[in-house]
Amino acid sequence: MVSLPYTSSDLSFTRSLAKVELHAHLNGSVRRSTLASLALAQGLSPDAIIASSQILPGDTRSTSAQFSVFHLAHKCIRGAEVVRRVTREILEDWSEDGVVYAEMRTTPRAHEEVGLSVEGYVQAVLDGFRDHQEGSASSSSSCHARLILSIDRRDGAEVAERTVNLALRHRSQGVIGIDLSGDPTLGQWSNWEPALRRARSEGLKVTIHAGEVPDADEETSQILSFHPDRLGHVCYLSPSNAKKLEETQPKIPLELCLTSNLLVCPQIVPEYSAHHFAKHYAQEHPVALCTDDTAVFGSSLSQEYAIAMQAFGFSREETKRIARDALQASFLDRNDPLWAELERVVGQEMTM
Ligand SMILES: CNc1ncnc2c1ncn2[C@@H]1O[C@H](COP(=O)(O)O)[C@@H](O)[C@H]1O
Ligand SMILES: [Zn+2]
Repeated sequence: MVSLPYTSSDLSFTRSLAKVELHAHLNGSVRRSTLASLALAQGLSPDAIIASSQILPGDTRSTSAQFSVFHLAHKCIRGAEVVRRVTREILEDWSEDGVVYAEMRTTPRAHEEVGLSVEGYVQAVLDGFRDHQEGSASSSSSCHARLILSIDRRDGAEVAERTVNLALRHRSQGVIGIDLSGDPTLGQWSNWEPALRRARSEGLKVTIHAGEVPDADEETSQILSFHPDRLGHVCYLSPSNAKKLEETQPKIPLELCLTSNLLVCPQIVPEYSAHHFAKHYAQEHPVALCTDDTAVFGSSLSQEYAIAMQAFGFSREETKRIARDALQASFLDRNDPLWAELERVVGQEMTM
């Protein structure tokens, strides 16, 4: 297990805070016990499951090799019922952790061998959202969820267009945006830009993973010129791109994931206190603390908040503000009745 640097009193405080999760991938957040039992059913040994489902400290693999951890989830999570179940469980776990609103993201994929289409995949995720909402109707807490559909960098222009169409068709059920993610060493920006422009012109929000590897300055510059609604990671930022980011108006909120970046980008984030969250926060650039993949990195949102308290010396009041700042960066329509409710509760301590 990863030993995470926080105190137990900070953790009980951050768990009790009503929080917002803006950057978390479905198949990277599957409950470990469920993934283990699905993997065992596929004949994998428990050791193999751990080795192939997590990125742990000291992992010296290349970024591309690290991305193979997602294969296990993709191999085991097959069919509408399983997708629906794991989605519901993730929301239960987040709710348990004090997350009251989440923008979950996932790459729509067909599971052909079991007759699941991409359309069916998206529907199964949305059904999982509904199951959680209905299941928690009688309890005091639930995690309200919206969906962002991801374009995988492995895929080209055609799949990107299809993903935007899927998002548009499911908008009334809670799909609010499009993401670009996947192995950061693959693909090129020009493949996806037309689809992302169309998404935006149709009123979908756009968030993009940027600067997860060195030597991507040209692409990061193109992404900044596109001016997405949010950016994920931005670990590697050349001085000229840093200037461009600061000068872009309105400012682009950043989704920042401490443990993910420490484990995937150790050259630039060798320890938590060196994470660029501190710099952007000090510059009053809008930031949202997120997890990326709770299962892969073994860290929940309340743990990430507790780590931030320890690493950057945040007081409880500052930490509450961080939760409220995340809400301000959300894609939720300000006219949605949920908005007013979230504005009331996010950043408050809840009785759990
Ligand atoms: C570590 N930082 C990251 N950077 C880029 N992409 C990431 C990621 N973490 C996860 N993903 C993307 O999300 C997929 C798993 O969830 P879904 O199958 O879509 O639900 C991964 O295959 C990858 O494409
Ligand atoms: Zn991500």
